Amino acid sequence: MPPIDTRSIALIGLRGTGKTTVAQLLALRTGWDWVDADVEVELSAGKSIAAIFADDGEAAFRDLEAKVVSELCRRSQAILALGGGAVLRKENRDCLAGCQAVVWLKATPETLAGRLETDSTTAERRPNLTNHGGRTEIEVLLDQRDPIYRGCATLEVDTEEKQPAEIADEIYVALVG
Ligand SMILES: Nc1ncnc2c1ncn2[C@@H]1O[C@H](COP(=O)(O)OP(=O)(O)OP(=O)(O)O)[C@@H](O)[C@H]1O
Ligand SMILES: O=C(O)C1=C[C@@H](O)[C@@H](O)[C@H](O)C1
Ligand SMILES: [Mg+2]
Repeated sequence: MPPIDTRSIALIGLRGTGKTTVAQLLALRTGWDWVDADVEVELSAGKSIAAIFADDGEAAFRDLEAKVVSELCRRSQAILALGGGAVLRKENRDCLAGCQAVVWLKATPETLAGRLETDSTTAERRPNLTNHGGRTEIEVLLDQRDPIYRGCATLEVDTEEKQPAEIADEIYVALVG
């Protein structure tokens, strides 16, 4: 059964927490569409996120991302998989506040590093954001972003040792019943 509240549901969290993966499964569960902010940014730029960072820099990527977030947050009946840093700008957080729910997916740095290492989209979509890379970068970002994710989230979901389908079910039950 689709949710009664037709406002979209947004997924936030660090790289590798499973936003893209879980969004697709939650879309199946709700019968809603799903959309990925990173894909939309790449379509708008006509190149990969790695190429945007390399050619134009991170600030240019964040400008494109803000346009996409603003458009996506105007949609109803959609599951929104956001980029890991989409919560950094206040304008994006203000847009997110209009969603039915903002679901924060969480996992330990060790788990995230393992998932990202083996994911085929990492080279194209996940350029380094600090001078560290790897697990150290994840720990640095977690420190910086934890309070920001917490401030935006209306629901927190631990993804550790859970299959993506279980996580989608957990979110569905928490939000729809
Ligand atoms: N609960 C899980 N258990 C095991 N592997 C998972 C889980 N969730 C996602 N993964 C795997 O981790 C990798 C990253 O997942 P995904 O792309 O969905 O993360 P993301 O949060 O969208 O990352 P990004 O912020 O970079 O877009 C994928 O290979 C995916 O299959
Ligand atoms: O955590 C981040 O800042 C990012 C996460 C990815 O989803 C992409 O949006 C991009 O690689 C930046
Ligand atoms: Mg993603």
